[in-house]
Amino acid sequence: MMEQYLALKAQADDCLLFYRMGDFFELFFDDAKAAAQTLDIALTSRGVHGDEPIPMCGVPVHSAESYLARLIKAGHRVAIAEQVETPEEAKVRAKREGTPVSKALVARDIVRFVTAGTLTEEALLEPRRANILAAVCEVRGMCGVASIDISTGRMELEECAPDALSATLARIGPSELVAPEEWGDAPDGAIPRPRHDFTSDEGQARLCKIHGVATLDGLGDFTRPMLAAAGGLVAYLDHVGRGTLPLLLPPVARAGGVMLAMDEATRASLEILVSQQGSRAGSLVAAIDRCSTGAGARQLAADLAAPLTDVTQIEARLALVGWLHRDPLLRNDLRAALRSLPDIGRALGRIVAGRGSPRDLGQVRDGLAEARTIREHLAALPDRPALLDALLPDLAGHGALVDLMQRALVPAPPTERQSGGYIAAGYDAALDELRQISGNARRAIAALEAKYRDETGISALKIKHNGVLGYFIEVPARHADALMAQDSGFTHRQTMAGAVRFNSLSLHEEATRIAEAGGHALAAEEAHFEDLVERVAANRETIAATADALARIDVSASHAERAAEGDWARPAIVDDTVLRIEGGRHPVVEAALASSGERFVANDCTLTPDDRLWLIGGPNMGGKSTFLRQNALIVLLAQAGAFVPASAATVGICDRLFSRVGASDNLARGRSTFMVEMVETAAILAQASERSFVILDEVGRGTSTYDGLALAWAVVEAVHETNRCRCLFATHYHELGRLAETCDALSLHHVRAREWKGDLVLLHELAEGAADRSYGLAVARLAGVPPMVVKRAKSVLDRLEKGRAQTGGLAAGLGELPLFAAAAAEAEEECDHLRERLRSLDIDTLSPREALDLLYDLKRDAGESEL
Ligand SMILES: Nc1ncnc2c1ncn2[C@@H]1O[C@H](COP(=O)(O)OP(=O)(O)OP(=O)(O)O)[C@@H](O)[C@H]1O
Repeated sequence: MMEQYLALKAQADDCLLFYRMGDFFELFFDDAKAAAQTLDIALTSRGVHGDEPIPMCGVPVHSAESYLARLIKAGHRVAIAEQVETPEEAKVRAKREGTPVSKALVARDIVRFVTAGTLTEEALLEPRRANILAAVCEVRGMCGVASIDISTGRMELEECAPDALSATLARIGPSELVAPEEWGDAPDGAIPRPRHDFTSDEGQARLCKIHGVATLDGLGDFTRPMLAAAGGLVAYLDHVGRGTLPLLLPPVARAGGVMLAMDEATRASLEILVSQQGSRAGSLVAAIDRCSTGAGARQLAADLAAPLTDVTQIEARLALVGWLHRDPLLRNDLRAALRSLPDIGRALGRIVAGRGSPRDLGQVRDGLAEARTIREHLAALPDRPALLDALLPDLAGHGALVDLMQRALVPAPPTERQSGGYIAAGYDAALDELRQISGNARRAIAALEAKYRDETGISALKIKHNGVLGYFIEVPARHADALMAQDSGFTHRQTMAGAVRFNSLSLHEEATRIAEAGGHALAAEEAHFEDLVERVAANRETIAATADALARIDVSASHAERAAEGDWARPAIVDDTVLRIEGGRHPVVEAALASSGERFVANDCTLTPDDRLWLIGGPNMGGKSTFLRQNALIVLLAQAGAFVPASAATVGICDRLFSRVGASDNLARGRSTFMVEMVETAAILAQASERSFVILDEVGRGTSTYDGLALAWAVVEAVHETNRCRCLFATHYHELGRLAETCDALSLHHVRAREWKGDLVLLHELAEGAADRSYGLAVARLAGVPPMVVKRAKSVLDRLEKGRAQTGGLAAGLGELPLFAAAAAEAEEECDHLRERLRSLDIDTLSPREALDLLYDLKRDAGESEL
């Protein structure tokens, strides 16, 4: 047996091997140690290997799913080795092969790899979160990205420049990622897969085969990098499913530029789908999710991860939200109807993957039937928005399939299909007859029991059933003698401690009838099951479209509900570079304050081409970060097609959103707080366009005062002069206020505070003008810093301020600073000098040695002019 185990383990060396032994999956060696630790189950041993006992642990097959879920969550991959023949078949094989029958070992094989990105089981998935598997590769300087939620079969292909790969992956958020082996630029944590899987020819051929088409042209415009990534993805799915592919819907090509671009740092700092603590609680999605279904919640998360940039599409979504917002009764009815919907998309995923149960078929039936009812209800209403009219046809069209499934299946089919009982009476006359036979036989057995009691006079006589003996007659031991008699008509089968068991001819006959009819009935049900599975699978694309349409309607109803709850407004979407928000609020902070009975102070924000950069000062804890984020979130929500937490909002479409709020170390990548801050700032300066919206919080805080101020100063100037984007910049450097003198589209603002009877009162209210002071010491006192320390700080501060008054302060020397534009011109001049030198070169006259010297010289020259 160990030999067989080790051979299987060799095929799955990066996985824990679940080795099927009867009713258990057993794990051995290091797998057993790792699993026992993660699952907190007993570690024992079985046999020896060499001279050492073999560590072992096991989990029961019937509850394996919950154990699998915990192992996958802990980061393990699991290979499932099942018995692929019965003990009888093993004996026949042994006889044929001439090996001892008594030692015949049942053949086993790995039937599936269970990995984080390839789950379909309901118990292993979170209902409100998509579970994405992605494949990436690089083809001639461009990265291809293929992603799929295999629980629903939605597949997307896209391409991006290598430097945009991490932002793309941050948007997709895969729980498992594969990439070609030996690829130097493979993202962290990617699982290496054979290089030859990632070729565009391979990808194209696989997709054509799966979708039964000769060319992919009809499905979309796919580039070579996209197809290569698709090849890697499908090959991996083939590998983990051991040749059985899950549900794969036709891939959708995601075109660049149609989404609001956000990098990884922005997503993390805005806490869109997960909070900084890593949980859904405290995130934007958790604060606004009022979806009635898991599929709706998954669509909502996808929308927030990829807001739109097309005014028409956004308006279409907003029109549907607005329609549902206006009519609370309709919204209530619709949400109640949606709440009763099963997760059709995931049930379909399991059915097509060959892991479906009768319950999954029942879910598809009920979901499609409910979709039809919802359609009828909505289609009868007047003034329907265009998006709804576009979705309604997807909700119908399954009439015949639903009718068939309603006739075929019992109202609540079971999750197990081994014991049958899921095909409804009246669907198949032959099956009904088989059931009648076994029903009659059961009744006959009950009658036999009464008859035998009568005949023997033993009132404690019972006819029972178990898996080993089948049906038998049982009497207490003290009455056994009567039945033991030769001519009693009973034959002895088993003697227990207090009872003795018998058989009889009539019982045997009835039991055989039940077994035969039962076996045939099961086979008949199984055939119907396969037939229904096939019919559902044949309609996979239209069923998936129904699921998608329902999810979109659910998301719209959720936005409408959330807006009604919080008095949110429909944003006006315009094509200019403005952002006008009246009475804006932060949805997460507002909810947190509300739960402790506090009120959130709403604030306005007005950015226009003439006043596009706001410098915001004010005390710590005054609400600067909150203000910055709430405006970024309002932009994001508006472009996702949602109402926004404000009394009114006009949002000029943004192409990119950048957020650099608060500093955090990224020690895992070996970067200090300041380094992270600078890397992110560099990305903003390089990428922000006039159409972007940027929030920057305390840039320069992570280094010495002088360096920090100098950097913050230069960054503000660059954003103002070069990027020219809309920007909110929070800072504690009062000195930056002087920039208002030279930057004409920059204005000064502050969050208000007052000191009252020695205590600091934070008003969280935004006002125009520069902040008067920082109140740092007052905040420190509020935070419980010992009075002694605060007192000492106060005397240090007095000295510093006296010094500042005498010397003109930190920014004293900035009076003569040339304007940013002049500095830029100076740099340009230096470039001109280099350009001039290059232009005057006669390359053909240079010897290799001279050329090399010249290169060094030019490099030196360029280096000097940089600093
Ligand atoms: N508009 C508001 N209305 C009510 N409370 C608010 C508001 N804005 C912020 N707060 C409260 O103040 C706290 C601190 O806010 P925030 O972190 O935005 O301050 P900050 O000015 O950025 O502080 P620091 O300069 O220390 O980073 C929040 O956690 C919240 O409880």
